[in-house]
Amino acid sequence: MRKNIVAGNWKMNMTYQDGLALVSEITNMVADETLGANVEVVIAPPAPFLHSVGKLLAEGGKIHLGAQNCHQKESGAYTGEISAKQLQSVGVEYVILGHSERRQYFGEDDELLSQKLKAVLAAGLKPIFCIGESLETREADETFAFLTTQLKNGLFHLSNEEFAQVVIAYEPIWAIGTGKTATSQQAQEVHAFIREQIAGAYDAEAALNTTILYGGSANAQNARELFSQPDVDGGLIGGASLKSRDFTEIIKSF
Ligand SMILES: O=C[C@H](O)COP(=O)(O)O
Repeated sequence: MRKNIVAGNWKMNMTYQDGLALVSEITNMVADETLGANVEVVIAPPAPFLHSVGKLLAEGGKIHLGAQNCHQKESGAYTGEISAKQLQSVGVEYVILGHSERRQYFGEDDELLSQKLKAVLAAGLKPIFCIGESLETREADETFAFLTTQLKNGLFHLSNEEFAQVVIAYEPIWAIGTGKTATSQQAQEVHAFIREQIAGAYDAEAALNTTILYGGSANAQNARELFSQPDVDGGLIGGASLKSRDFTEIIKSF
């Protein structure tokens, strides 16, 4: 049975001090809650905070540590970069890959992302692989063709065993950080489509077992409606993961 996941992607926000305070608030709030059945919570802070945040999360025991990126090589002369093995060594379990911001601002393409995916999986980590169309693509009525290509080039080269470790995040670019959320019907339509594509590329069981998250201006007000859709298995949360009360409300939305 697939997991429900709420993952907070802090992006390049917070100082170290503010970040640790936020994690303490969230762990305290979550400690008092009985999380919904089969719900996993992930926090992906900026890389310099990973070790300390991981220690705090380990004390609470309910929230898992995620990273926002990693390099495709195992080690070597790559100044400023961080390998999957290094992430694993500080307690990281999930790595966000293919985020539209990395595709757009850092030129990450399918070829590079496939190398990063392999590196993450080889280190025993779970990728949260992001896909999503621009407003232009949606308005041209090319969303499904675009997503099919992203899935095929980005993910479907993985073996069945590798693919079983992957979480997919559908993030329509036009909804990221804009306050413009996809309607629950739009999200459901795309998530069901993604599941169909997985069934075609692998099999029905793989499709049923894959967690597919929605991302893009999800918040404490709309999470319940989004998560109630049959093919929406949680969220990749940006802005609203920076406020303890909002993030906790989202976690409780299942
Ligand atoms: O990784 C998170 C997504 O890009 C969503 O960001 P947002 O919730 O601020 O729109």
